[in-house]
Amino acid sequence: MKWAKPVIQRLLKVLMKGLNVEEIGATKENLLMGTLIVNFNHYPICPNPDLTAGVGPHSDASTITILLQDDTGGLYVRGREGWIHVTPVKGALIVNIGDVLQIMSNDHYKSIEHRAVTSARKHRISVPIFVNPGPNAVMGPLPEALQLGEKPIYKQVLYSDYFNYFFSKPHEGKQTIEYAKI
Ligand SMILES: O=C(O)CCC(=O)C(=O)O
Ligand SMILES: [Fe+2]
Repeated sequence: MKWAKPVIQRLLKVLMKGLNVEEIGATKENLLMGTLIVNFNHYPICPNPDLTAGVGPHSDASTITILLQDDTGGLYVRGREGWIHVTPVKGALIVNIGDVLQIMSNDHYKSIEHRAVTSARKHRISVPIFVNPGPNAVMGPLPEALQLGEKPIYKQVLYSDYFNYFFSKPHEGKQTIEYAKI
């Protein structure tokens, strides 16, 4: 995680600048990236990928997710006109916006719906780092994101409540974010 932290800090700095947040102090840093979780996903070779779930459509319950994938392919993101395959690029990382950033930005940033399928040809490994709020963090639209008198779309929610709700049911697209709406 030593290499990842400065990369995450730089990405969040740029994303926060887009919301008129010039400085990420200790409180905001805990809110944006207080918990870093690394997962290791293995998708075994599957004789009939069409009959296999893989990872169903969802957006992540993170601020951002940084994902390393191997050269097998199988990750799709939801585009305006359907699913778009994220073709593996050697050495490249995928950066996904998660629900937390959508909530904190009051919809100025949108979390990306995605899914992953298995392959009949090769097994696949992906390693996401979920950049999540810290324990006990309460998230809601940032005051800076509401500067022009915009109405908040989301309420203040204890992140652990959101997280527990997220994992209490199977993935079903971007439904989870409704939980935080006013
Ligand atoms: O395997 C992938 O590329 C995506 C996995 C994923 O969406 C997740 O773990 O949340
Ligand atoms: Fe995901």
